[in-house]
Amino acid sequence: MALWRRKQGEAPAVQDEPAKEEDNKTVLKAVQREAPADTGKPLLTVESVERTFQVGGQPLHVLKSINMELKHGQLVMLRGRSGSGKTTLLNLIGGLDQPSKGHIFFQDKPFHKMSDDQRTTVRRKQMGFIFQAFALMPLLSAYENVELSLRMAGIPGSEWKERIVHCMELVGLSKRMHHRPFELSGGEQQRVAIAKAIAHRPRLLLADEPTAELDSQMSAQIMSVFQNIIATEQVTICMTTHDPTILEVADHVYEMVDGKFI
Ligand SMILES: Nc1ncnc2c1ncn2[C@@H]1O[C@H](COP(=O)(O)OP(=O)(O)OP(=O)(O)O)[C@@H](O)[C@H]1O
Repeated sequence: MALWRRKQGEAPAVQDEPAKEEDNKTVLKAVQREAPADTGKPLLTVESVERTFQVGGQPLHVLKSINMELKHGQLVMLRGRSGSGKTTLLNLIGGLDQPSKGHIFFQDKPFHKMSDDQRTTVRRKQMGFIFQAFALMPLLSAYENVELSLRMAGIPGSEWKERIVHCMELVGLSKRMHHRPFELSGGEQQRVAIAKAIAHRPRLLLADEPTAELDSQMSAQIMSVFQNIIATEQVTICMTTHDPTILEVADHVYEMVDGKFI
């Protein structure tokens, strides 16, 4: 199942849905930062998960008996060929979809049993998403893009400036924060997307092929930013990749073939 140890995320709209006021307070209380990073328990556990789609009246078994753990502060990669099921699994982990069978626990709470609204609330407060195609608002500056994310997460306006400046520093873009996306390189745009995804201090960052559009130098920069974020922000990162050159920075790699880990 696990291949390597050290050494050896359709849904851009998710972040931008306006927050429903006052909903799901109970769920939020249950999940919000109640599990400190040193409990020893995994942040997320996937148990015997299956996902089947109906295609032309026939079942298509895309995920088959998946078991995995995301521990606090880890950089975990899902690797596999196109069509192996990586994005489907990432969508389940991020609560964008639900398993056909099996269980997913996030901070010890049964994510698979929550309603759509409850999962949306957990996602908005506790998770950040990064996609291959950056998902930035083109008419807003880098600063304003990150600000939008804080607004959507319901963070008080008085905290925005300090947090945005800090996040832009973390991704190495302090000097470019007032540029708009078209004035930035692909790697810089992806770093803005990372700042946007972590601004509300999520516990879990999910990234679907975050380096797919980038050359090897820019990909290495993104991985270095990920390592920096893990070290400073108490976040766990789970990402999909095709790229064998970046696997060595992972704490754990799951290799997926035809909907299963090998
Ligand atoms: N909603 C859906 N309905 C039917 N089939 C689906 C659906 N979503 C995914 N699939 C199928 O599930 C399989 C796995 O898709 P998935 O996108 O998870 O693979 P992947 O490993 O992420 O591929 P890639 O690297 O190309 O993104 C594919 O055969 C795909 O066509």
